[in-house]
Amino acid sequence: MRLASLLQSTSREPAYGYLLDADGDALLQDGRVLWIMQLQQRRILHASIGVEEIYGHTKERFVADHSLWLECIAPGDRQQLQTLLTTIGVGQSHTLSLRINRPDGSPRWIEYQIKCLADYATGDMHVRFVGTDITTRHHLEIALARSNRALRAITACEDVIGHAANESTLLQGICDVVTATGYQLAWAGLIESDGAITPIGLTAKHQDYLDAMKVPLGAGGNGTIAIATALRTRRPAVANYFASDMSPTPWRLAAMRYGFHSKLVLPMADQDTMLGVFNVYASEPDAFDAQEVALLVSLAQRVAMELRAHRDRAGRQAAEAALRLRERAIECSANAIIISSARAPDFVIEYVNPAFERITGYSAAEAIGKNSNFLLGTDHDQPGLLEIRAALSERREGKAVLRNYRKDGSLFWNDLHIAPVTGDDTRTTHFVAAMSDITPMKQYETTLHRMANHDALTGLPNRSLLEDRLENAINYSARNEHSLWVVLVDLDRFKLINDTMGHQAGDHLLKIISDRLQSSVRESDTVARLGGDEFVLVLPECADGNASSAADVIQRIMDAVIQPLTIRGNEYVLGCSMGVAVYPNDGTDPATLMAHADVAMYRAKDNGGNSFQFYTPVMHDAALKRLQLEYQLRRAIELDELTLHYQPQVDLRHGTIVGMEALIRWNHPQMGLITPGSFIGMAEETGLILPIGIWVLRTACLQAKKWQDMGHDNLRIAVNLSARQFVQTDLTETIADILQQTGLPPHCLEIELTESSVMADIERHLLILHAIKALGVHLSVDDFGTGHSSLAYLKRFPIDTLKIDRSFVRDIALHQDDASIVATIIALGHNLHLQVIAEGVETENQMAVLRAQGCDQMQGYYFSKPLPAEQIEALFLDQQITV
Ligand SMILES: Nc1nc2c(ncn2[C@@H]2O[C@H](COP(=O)(O)O[C@H]3[C@@H](O)[C@H](n4cnc5c(=O)[nH]c(N)nc54)O[C@@H]3COP(=O)(O)O)[C@@H](O)[C@H]2O)c(=O)[nH]1
Repeated sequence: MRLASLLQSTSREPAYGYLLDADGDALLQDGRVLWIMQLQQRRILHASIGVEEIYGHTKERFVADHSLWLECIAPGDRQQLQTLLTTIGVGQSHTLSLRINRPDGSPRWIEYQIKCLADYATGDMHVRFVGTDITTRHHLEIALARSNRALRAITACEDVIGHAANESTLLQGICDVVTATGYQLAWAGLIESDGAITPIGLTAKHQDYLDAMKVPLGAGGNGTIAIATALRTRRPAVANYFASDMSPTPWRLAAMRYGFHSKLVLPMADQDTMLGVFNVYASEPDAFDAQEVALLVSLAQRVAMELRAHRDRAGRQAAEAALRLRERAIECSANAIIISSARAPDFVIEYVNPAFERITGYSAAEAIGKNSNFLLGTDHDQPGLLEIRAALSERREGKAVLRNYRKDGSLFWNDLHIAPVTGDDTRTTHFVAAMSDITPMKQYETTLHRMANHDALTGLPNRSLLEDRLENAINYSARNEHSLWVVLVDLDRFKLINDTMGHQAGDHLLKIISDRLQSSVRESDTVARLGGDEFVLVLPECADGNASSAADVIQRIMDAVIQPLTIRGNEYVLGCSMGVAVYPNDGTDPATLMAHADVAMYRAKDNGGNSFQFYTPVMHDAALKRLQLEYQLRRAIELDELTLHYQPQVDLRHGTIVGMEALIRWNHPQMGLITPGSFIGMAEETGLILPIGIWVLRTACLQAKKWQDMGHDNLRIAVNLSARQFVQTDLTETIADILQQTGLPPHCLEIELTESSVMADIERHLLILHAIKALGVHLSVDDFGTGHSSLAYLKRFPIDTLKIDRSFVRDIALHQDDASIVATIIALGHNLHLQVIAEGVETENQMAVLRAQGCDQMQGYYFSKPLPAEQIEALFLDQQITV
């Protein structure tokens, strides 16, 4: 139909023939609409019937309602039409695509051919709109654009995938590329082990969007609904209309702020695992159609595959790194590592680490291919080996400490730990052995053990090891029906030397004696030190049953001990007392044998020392008595059982008593008066001599002062001092205190010291002697002639008196030798300007000889026996002393 006739047939309006130009016939093909507007007034003059089809309004209403033509156009498109109408000139044509809003809400896209013509008759300008519905084409174009956008993204991502170094750069690159190829934003979220989603790919400008996302993305949360849906269904989730979503969630509000209107959440998963989500945002609502979604799904799958590949690669690299680390650890380990085949019986070594080479001295080449028992050398009889062999055959872990030998043959202690290594099929293919060289620890253990069981000074077994050895020896003797000798050795006069010469000298002496004892017995015999100067020998009967051999040993020991020894240039002769107890006669257990040997030893000592005694039951009683006596002596001071007797010392020239020697006695309640020879030795051994010595000193000074007060002016009192007292540190102070307390003038006290105790440690004793001498006290050397005096030193001693031992006096009138010795001592004393006193004078002849030799003073039974103080007073009164 021609346009003119169409206009006439469809409208009752006046004809607008001038609007029908050459192309007019083409204007009203099917599906088109035509309307004519009076331009100046924007009034519709005419509309074709198609208005109803396209706009959804009747053409009458379209013409009658002057604003309807504009309202039908989507608000967003109106302005461009208005602009065009303002600028269009007569004869001009334009094409414009506009979106139409229909009353039913469905949008249509209309392409308008707009032409402006003039009615020269009226001067009006008319605009002719011929619209074609291009809705379908429009949709196709949009879909195509979206597909193109997705395809561009996919293509660009391939490049990223090909070059990404790791997961992070992969995802960041993908997101950047997707954002650059037409989407508003892309970010990926990876699922962590705790379920949290870590976003990757957000740029700094989207940071607050990320912050808004944090709450829904948190661990254990559901994420956004779309994310939660995608994760749950493993399918893409689309949110196409943010604007119409009325939920006030922070992320939605942030999205709106950024101009995001739609989003697509794509799960990224491999076959087994959900790896994360890939999120794509578009600025337009309803942005994602099925085709684009399908394309982006393929992109997400491709990314997921690449993620998996990265993870596999990273896993492999981590595994390789861990393996390398373990290899390095084995190589660098301080412990030796051996890997050997589990194939019995050889268990050949396949690998050794450098520490093995270092510890054993064998190179890897020398060890590989061998059984590791080559480290045992010939030492195959070791308890730990049983455990290792059992562990190997039972295919289990095992450990033991073994003696191994280095290449140079030296021993090292190997703390070995073996463990089976299983292959993929769980069968044991290898054993790995870790070896620690614990030799220093073992040596330390040995030292500790040695220290615990040996005497530090001599290196001999101590009491604890002795008990062990004795126990074993008894068991051995019992099994073989042999006898066994337990010999207790105590050195005579050791305490004297130790006290007077100092502990260093004493230690030196003990070492010499211990060597001598050891070299006197068989190597299999035990020589132990109990402490002090006490040694014990355990002598099992010889296999040949020759009992006399033990007696020979005892004699050998005595001979060895008594050999002279030199300490600090002085020669000494030291005897020993030995007690022997024999298994089984004298006891069948260590304690009894030791106790009986001890009893026998004391008997030997009581007999004067330097001898040995076999135990007899009678001795036991004596020993008990001795113990009892020791106990009683401890209490004797408190019970006031000690007393002093006094023996006069007579001046030969004037025939007067010039002094008294104080001599201790023990007034025992049952045993009567006991002389010092029976208890002074015990007092010295037990240390009781110290309190006893102080008591003697004080009592003697008091008595002397008393006699002086009775008129015996200048009477001197002589007090014996044992070697033990002499070295007590506060001796000088003690003497000074007693003199001060008793009021006795110092020159009236004479301290008697034995020659041997003074001579023992000359330099030290010189100091003590000078200190005592400085108090004004007299010093006397007792028993002179029996010890080993050095005349040179004697000259240096601040002594006043030499006391000739009574053994020389005894035969002075009978033997010329003794007379000569005494004459020499007297001459010596006088040359040194010393007084000389002779003790033990019993006869007139003795007195006469001594007087003839010029001896100054005498003491002895000839004048008086030692007497209690009361009787001495009678002696004073009677003047009974005959000179
Ligand atoms: N540390 C202390 N030792 C003391 C003390 N009192 C005594 N002793 C020491 O005991 C030794 C023995 O003393 P004692 O049994 O008293 O014998 C003395 C005299 O009784 C005895 N003596 C005196 N004259 C004669 C005699 O003519 N013949 C003879 N056979 N014996 C006689 O000699 C002893 C005195 O000797 P000495 O001391 O060497 O002058 C005694 O040797 C003291 O070492 C004490 O308190 N502390």
